[in-house]
Amino acid sequence: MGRLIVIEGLDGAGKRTLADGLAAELDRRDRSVVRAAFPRYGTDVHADLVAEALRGAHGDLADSVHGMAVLYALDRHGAAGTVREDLQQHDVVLLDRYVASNAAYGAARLRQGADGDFVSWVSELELERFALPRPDLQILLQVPTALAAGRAEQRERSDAERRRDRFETDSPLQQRCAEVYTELAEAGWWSPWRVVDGAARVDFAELADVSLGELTRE
Ligand SMILES: Nc1ncnc2c1ncn2[C@@H]1O[C@H](COP(=O)(O)OP(=O)(O)OP(=O)(O)O)[C@@H](O)[C@H]1O
Ligand SMILES: Cc1cn([C@H]2C[C@H](O)[C@@H](COP(=O)(O)O)O2)c(=O)[nH]c1=O
Repeated sequence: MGRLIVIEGLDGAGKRTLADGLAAELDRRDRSVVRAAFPRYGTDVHADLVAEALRGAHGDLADSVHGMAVLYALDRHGAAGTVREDLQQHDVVLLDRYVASNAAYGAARLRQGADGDFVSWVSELELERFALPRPDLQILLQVPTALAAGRAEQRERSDAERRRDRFETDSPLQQRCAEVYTELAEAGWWSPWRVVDGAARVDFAELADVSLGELTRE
């Protein structure tokens, strides 16, 4: 049985870049890694609806915190079978965003904390009702909000396809979201967490050890 490793963090934090580095280190150790990112744009209709709503389509859909969260959750519900199969066949399944993104962004939008009603609702929907595979480790890539925003802007400048959406341009939302993520990690919500300082050099050897369960948390 493979290990399910999730990378979480703000928009522009550098999650995909971190996933590249971790996957390269695992590959160097001859571990088979399969990767996915949520939302699954271009693959799942719920993910595409989310992307369209965040850019102003579908009337007031994006205003509904629970409505958007259900779409994100249905995308994962549709992927759960594949994740389970991949866990049978690979050493590591590495995900860029998963259920905690729903918990953190939704709670932040509603100005709640990790102990609030919204996170409980996400737990009931995605952990209990959908019974999504539980991560072995959730990695929180923690960066100052301004740095994440700067990285997202830099990427927007270099990639016209990656225009920032409604959440990405909302700095107060990102700040509240960072706080909820920290609370989720401190509470060990749903799995063990590892907090990685994204403003510093990342020790990929150590992160691979932790991901493989060969080193326990500090
Ligand atoms: N450690 C780093 N140092 C400097 N720049 C970085 C670092 N990590 C990522 N970047 C740059 O920041 C930008 C955003 O990185 P990346 O796409 O990995 O973020 P992300 O968290 O996956 O973003 P999103 O969730 O919005 O898709 C990219 O231009 C990337 O090259
Ligand atoms: C998976 C997921 C994502 N979100 C939020 C986080 C981002 O602001 C956007 C889109 O994600 P991307 O990484 O920028 O493509 O959606 C969310 O609120 N809930 C989720 O489950």
